[in-house]
Amino acid sequence: MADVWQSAMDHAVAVARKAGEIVRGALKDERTVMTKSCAVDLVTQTDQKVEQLIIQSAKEKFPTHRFIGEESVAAGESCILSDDPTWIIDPIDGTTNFVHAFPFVAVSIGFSINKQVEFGVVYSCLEDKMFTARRGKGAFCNGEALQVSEQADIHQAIVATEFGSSRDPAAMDHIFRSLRNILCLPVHGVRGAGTAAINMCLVASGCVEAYYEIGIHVWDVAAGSLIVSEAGGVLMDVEGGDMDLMSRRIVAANNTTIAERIVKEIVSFTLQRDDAPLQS
Ligand SMILES: O=P(O)(O)OC(CO)CO
Ligand SMILES: [Mg+2]
Ligand SMILES: [Mg+2]
Repeated sequence: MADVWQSAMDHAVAVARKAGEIVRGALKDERTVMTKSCAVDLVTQTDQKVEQLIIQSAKEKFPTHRFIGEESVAAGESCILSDDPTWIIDPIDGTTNFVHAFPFVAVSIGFSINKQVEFGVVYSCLEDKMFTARRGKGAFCNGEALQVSEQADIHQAIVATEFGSSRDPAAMDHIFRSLRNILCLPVHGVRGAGTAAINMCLVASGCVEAYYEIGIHVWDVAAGSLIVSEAGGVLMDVEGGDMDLMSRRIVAANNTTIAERIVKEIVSFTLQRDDAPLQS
Protein backbone atom coordinates (compact mmCIF):
# COMPACT_ATOMS: atom_id res chain seq x y z
CA MET A 1 0.00 0.00 0.00
CA ALA A 2 1.29 3.47 -0.83
CA ASP A 3 2.68 5.33 2.16
CA VAL A 4 0.36 8.33 2.17
CA TRP A 5 2.12 10.32 4.87
CA GLN A 6 5.69 9.94 3.62
CA SER A 7 5.39 12.84 1.16
CA ALA A 8 4.20 15.08 4.00
CA MET A 9 7.16 14.00 6.11
CA ASP A 10 9.58 14.57 3.22
CA HIS A 11 8.13 18.04 2.82
CA ALA A 12 8.48 18.72 6.57
CA VAL A 13 12.16 17.76 6.48
CA ALA A 14 12.83 19.93 3.42
CA VAL A 15 10.99 22.97 4.76
CA ALA A 16 12.59 22.60 8.22
CA ARG A 17 16.01 22.68 6.55
CA LYS A 18 15.03 25.79 4.59
CA ALA A 19 13.68 27.40 7.77
CA GLY A 20 16.98 26.61 9.48
CA GLU A 21 18.87 28.47 6.76
CA ILE A 22 16.67 31.51 7.39
CA VAL A 23 17.34 31.26 11.14
CA ARG A 24 21.10 31.01 10.62
CA GLY A 25 20.99 33.95 8.21
CA ALA A 26 18.96 36.06 10.65
CA LEU A 27 21.59 35.52 13.34
CA LYS A 28 23.99 37.62 11.26
CA ASP A 29 21.66 40.63 11.50
CA GLU A 30 20.25 42.71 14.34
CA ARG A 31 17.15 40.99 15.73
CA THR A 32 14.09 43.07 16.59
CA VAL A 33 12.54 41.59 19.71
CA MET A 34 8.88 41.84 20.65
CA THR A 35 7.05 40.35 23.61
CA LYS A 36 3.88 38.25 23.86
CA SER A 37 2.28 37.12 27.14
CA CYS A 38 4.88 38.80 29.39
CA ALA A 39 8.21 40.63 29.33
CA VAL A 40 10.24 37.42 28.92
CA ASP A 41 8.00 35.66 26.39
CA LEU A 42 9.87 36.76 23.27
CA VAL A 43 9.08 36.70 19.56
CA THR A 44 10.90 38.06 16.50
CA GLN A 45 9.98 38.67 12.89
CA THR A 46 11.98 35.55 12.05
CA ASP A 47 9.60 33.39 14.14
CA GLN A 48 6.68 34.81 12.15
CA LYS A 49 8.41 34.58 8.77
CA VAL A 50 9.48 30.96 9.31
CA GLU A 51 5.99 29.94 10.46
CA GLN A 52 4.43 31.52 7.37
CA LEU A 53 6.95 29.72 5.13
CA ILE A 54 6.13 26.35 6.69
CA ILE A 55 2.36 26.81 6.67
CA GLN A 56 2.12 28.32 3.16
CA SER A 57 4.35 25.71 1.56
CA ALA A 58 2.52 22.83 3.28
CA LYS A 59 -0.91 24.29 2.43
CA GLU A 60 -0.01 24.41 -1.25
CA LYS A 61 0.86 20.71 -1.26
CA PHE A 62 -1.73 19.50 1.24
CA PRO A 63 -4.70 21.88 1.01
CA THR A 64 -7.00 19.77 3.20
CA HIS A 65 -4.62 19.56 6.16
CA ARG A 66 -5.02 21.61 9.32
CA PHE A 67 -2.38 23.70 11.07
CA ILE A 68 -1.55 24.67 14.63
CA GLY A 69 1.33 27.15 14.69
CA GLU A 70 2.71 28.96 17.73
CA GLU A 71 2.67 32.40 16.14
CA SER A 72 -0.72 31.88 14.46
CA VAL A 73 -2.20 30.98 17.84
CA ALA A 74 -0.51 34.07 19.33
CA ALA A 75 -2.26 36.07 16.58
CA GLY A 76 -5.66 34.69 17.68
CA GLU A 77 -6.13 31.44 15.75
CA SER A 78 -7.63 28.51 17.61
CA CYS A 79 -5.58 25.65 18.97
CA ILE A 80 -7.80 22.60 18.60
CA LEU A 81 -6.37 19.19 17.86
CA SER A 82 -8.93 17.32 15.76
CA ASP A 83 -8.75 13.89 14.11
CA ASP A 84 -7.79 15.54 10.81
CA PRO A 85 -4.21 15.49 9.54
CA THR A 86 -2.66 18.42 11.44
CA TRP A 87 0.73 20.10 11.24
CA ILE A 88 1.85 21.28 14.69
CA ILE A 89 4.54 23.90 14.21
CA ASP A 90 7.01 25.72 16.42
CA PRO A 91 8.92 27.85 13.91
CA ILE A 92 11.67 28.68 16.40
CA ASP A 93 11.81 26.63 19.57
CA GLY A 94 14.26 28.55 21.70
CA THR A 95 13.46 32.12 20.69
CA THR A 96 15.28 33.47 23.76
CA ASN A 97 18.36 31.50 22.68
CA PHE A 98 17.94 32.86 19.15
CA VAL A 99 17.74 36.44 20.44
CA HIS A 100 20.97 35.95 22.39
CA ALA A 101 22.69 33.73 19.80
CA PHE A 102 22.85 30.98 22.43
CA PRO A 103 23.52 28.05 20.10
CA PHE A 104 20.49 25.78 20.62
CA VAL A 105 17.64 26.76 18.34
CA ALA A 106 15.23 24.36 16.67
CA VAL A 107 12.49 24.25 14.08
CA SER A 108 9.89 21.74 15.28
CA ILE A 109 7.21 20.18 13.08
CA GLY A 110 4.90 17.47 14.38
CA PHE A 111 2.14 15.90 12.30
CA SER A 112 -0.86 14.22 13.88
CA ILE A 113 -3.68 12.05 12.61
CA ASN A 114 -6.54 11.05 14.93
CA LYS A 115 -4.77 13.11 17.61
CA GLN A 116 -1.75 10.80 17.46
CA VAL A 117 1.63 12.05 16.26
CA GLU A 118 2.49 10.26 12.99
CA PHE A 119 5.84 11.91 12.35
CA GLY A 120 8.09 14.43 14.05
CA VAL A 121 10.88 16.60 12.65
CA VAL A 122 13.18 18.70 14.84
CA TYR A 123 15.95 20.58 13.08
CA SER A 124 18.62 21.90 15.42
CA CYS A 125 19.65 24.73 13.10
CA LEU A 126 23.01 25.74 14.54
CA GLU A 127 24.21 22.19 15.14
CA ASP A 128 22.86 21.19 11.71
CA LYS A 129 21.22 18.12 13.23
CA MET A 130 18.03 16.83 11.62
CA PHE A 131 16.07 14.66 14.06
CA THR A 132 13.22 12.65 12.55
CA ALA A 133 10.80 9.98 13.67
CA ARG A 134 7.95 8.15 12.03
CA ARG A 135 5.43 6.15 14.07
CA GLY A 136 6.61 2.53 14.25
CA LYS A 137 9.72 3.21 12.17
CA GLY A 138 12.29 4.50 14.65
CA ALA A 139 14.00 7.81 15.36
CA PHE A 140 17.05 9.19 13.61
CA CYS A 141 19.56 12.05 13.72
CA ASN A 142 21.05 12.90 10.32
CA GLY A 143 20.00 9.41 9.25
CA GLU A 144 21.59 7.54 12.19
CA ALA A 145 19.28 5.53 14.45
CA LEU A 146 18.72 6.95 17.94
CA GLN A 147 18.49 4.94 21.14
CA VAL A 148 17.74 6.23 24.65
CA SER A 149 20.12 5.62 27.55
CA GLU A 150 19.88 2.24 29.34
CA GLN A 151 20.39 3.81 32.78
CA ALA A 152 17.70 2.82 35.31
CA ASP A 153 19.32 4.32 38.42
CA ILE A 154 18.13 7.89 38.98
CA HIS A 155 21.30 8.61 40.98
CA GLN A 156 23.36 8.08 37.83
CA ALA A 157 21.08 10.26 35.68
CA ILE A 158 21.17 13.71 34.11
CA VAL A 159 17.76 15.36 34.05
CA ALA A 160 16.82 18.23 31.74
CA THR A 161 14.26 20.88 32.59
CA GLU A 162 13.54 24.60 32.05
CA PHE A 163 12.24 27.48 34.12
CA GLY A 164 9.74 28.66 31.48
CA SER A 165 8.62 32.22 30.84
CA SER A 166 6.08 32.60 33.64
CA ARG A 167 7.28 34.54 36.66
CA ASP A 168 4.13 33.87 38.65
CA PRO A 169 5.39 33.49 42.25
CA ALA A 170 3.26 30.41 43.02
CA ALA A 171 4.39 28.65 39.85
CA MET A 172 8.03 29.60 40.54
CA ASP A 173 7.71 28.12 44.01
CA HIS A 174 6.50 24.79 42.57
CA ILE A 175 9.22 24.81 39.90
CA PHE A 176 12.01 25.41 42.43
CA ARG A 177 10.68 22.83 44.89
CA SER A 178 10.64 20.22 42.12
CA LEU A 179 14.13 21.20 41.04
CA ARG A 180 15.46 20.97 44.59
CA ASN A 181 13.81 17.58 45.13
CA ILE A 182 15.36 16.17 41.96
CA LEU A 183 18.83 17.72 42.42
CA CYS A 184 19.00 16.43 45.98
CA LEU A 185 18.03 12.82 45.20
CA PRO A 186 20.85 13.33 44.17
CA VAL A 187 21.09 13.08 40.38
CA HIS A 188 24.37 13.58 38.53
CA GLY A 189 23.13 16.91 37.24
CA VAL A 190 20.33 19.04 35.88
CA ARG A 191 20.66 20.67 32.45
CA GLY A 192 18.54 22.72 30.09
CA ALA A 193 19.25 23.56 26.45
CA GLY A 194 16.66 26.36 26.42
CA THR A 195 14.43 24.50 23.98
CA ALA A 196 11.94 21.76 24.76
CA ALA A 197 12.42 20.17 21.35
CA ILE A 198 16.20 19.85 21.74
CA ASN A 199 15.85 18.68 25.35
CA MET A 200 13.66 15.86 24.06
CA CYS A 201 16.14 15.04 21.30
CA LEU A 202 18.82 14.82 24.01
CA VAL A 203 16.67 12.19 25.76
CA ALA A 204 16.25 10.34 22.44
CA SER A 205 20.02 10.52 21.84
CA GLY A 206 20.83 9.01 25.26
CA CYS A 207 22.68 12.15 26.49
CA VAL A 208 20.21 12.84 29.29
CA GLU A 209 17.93 10.31 30.94
CA ALA A 210 14.87 12.53 31.26
CA TYR A 211 13.27 15.88 30.57
CA TYR A 212 10.28 17.32 32.39
CA GLU A 213 8.51 20.66 32.27
CA ILE A 214 5.23 22.32 33.19
CA GLY A 215 4.33 25.27 30.96
CA ILE A 216 5.24 23.99 27.51
CA HIS A 217 2.75 24.03 24.65
CA VAL A 218 1.72 21.39 22.12
CA TRP A 219 3.99 22.90 19.43
CA ASP A 220 7.02 22.61 21.73
CA VAL A 221 6.63 18.86 22.26
CA ALA A 222 4.55 17.28 19.46
CA ALA A 223 7.52 16.36 17.26
CA GLY A 224 9.89 15.63 20.15
CA SER A 225 7.44 13.29 21.85
CA LEU A 226 7.48 10.88 18.91
CA ILE A 227 11.28 11.18 18.57
CA VAL A 228 11.59 10.10 22.24
CA SER A 229 9.14 7.21 22.00
CA GLU A 230 10.58 5.95 18.71
CA ALA A 231 14.06 6.00 20.29
CA GLY A 232 12.68 3.61 22.94
CA GLY A 233 11.72 6.18 25.58
CA VAL A 234 8.51 6.82 27.48
CA LEU A 235 6.17 9.78 27.92
CA MET A 236 4.15 10.51 31.03
CA ASP A 237 2.16 13.24 32.69
CA VAL A 238 3.94 14.96 35.61
CA GLU A 239 1.49 13.20 37.97
CA GLY A 240 1.98 9.83 36.22
CA GLY A 241 -0.38 8.27 33.70
CA ASP A 242 -0.62 9.14 30.04
CA MET A 243 0.86 12.32 28.66
CA ASP A 244 -1.75 14.66 27.20
CA LEU A 245 -0.33 16.79 24.38
CA MET A 246 -2.64 19.72 25.18
CA SER A 247 -2.13 19.73 28.96
CA ARG A 248 1.12 21.78 28.95
CA ARG A 249 2.95 19.21 31.10
CA ILE A 250 5.37 16.48 30.17
CA VAL A 251 7.85 13.93 31.43
CA ALA A 252 9.93 12.30 28.69
CA ALA A 253 12.37 9.66 29.89
CA ASN A 254 14.52 6.77 28.77
CA ASN A 255 12.41 4.25 30.70
CA THR A 256 9.45 3.91 33.07
CA THR A 257 11.65 3.47 36.17
CA ILE A 258 13.30 6.87 35.66
CA ALA A 259 10.04 8.57 34.62
CA GLU A 260 8.14 7.31 37.68
CA ARG A 261 10.97 8.31 40.01
CA ILE A 262 10.90 11.85 38.65
CA VAL A 263 7.11 12.00 38.87
CA LYS A 264 7.42 11.30 42.62
CA GLU A 265 9.55 14.44 43.07
CA ILE A 266 7.61 16.89 40.88
CA VAL A 267 5.42 19.36 42.74
CA SER A 268 2.77 19.58 40.05
CA PHE A 269 0.40 22.36 39.16
CA THR A 270 -2.18 22.96 36.46
CA LEU A 271 -2.17 25.58 33.73
CA GLN A 272 -4.83 26.58 31.24
CA ARG A 273 -4.85 23.90 28.55
CA ASP A 274 -3.81 24.73 24.99
CA ASP A 275 -7.29 23.76 23.79
CA ALA A 276 -9.18 25.84 26.38
CA PRO A 277 -11.85 28.03 24.75
CA LEU A 278 -10.54 31.48 23.77
CA GLN A 279 -11.40 34.23 26.27
CA SER A 280 -13.57 36.92 24.64
O1 LIG B 1 11.07 29.50 22.24
P1 LIG B 1 9.68 29.07 22.37
O2 LIG B 1 9.10 28.49 21.10
O3 LIG B 1 8.78 30.11 22.95
O4 LIG B 1 9.61 27.78 23.34
C1 LIG B 1 10.14 27.74 24.66
C2 LIG B 1 9.09 27.12 25.58
O5 LIG B 1 7.87 27.74 25.46
C3 LIG B 1 11.35 26.84 24.68
O6 LIG B 1 11.01 25.50 24.43
MG1 LIG C 1 8.72 26.54 21.64
MG1 LIG D 1 8.69 29.16 19.25
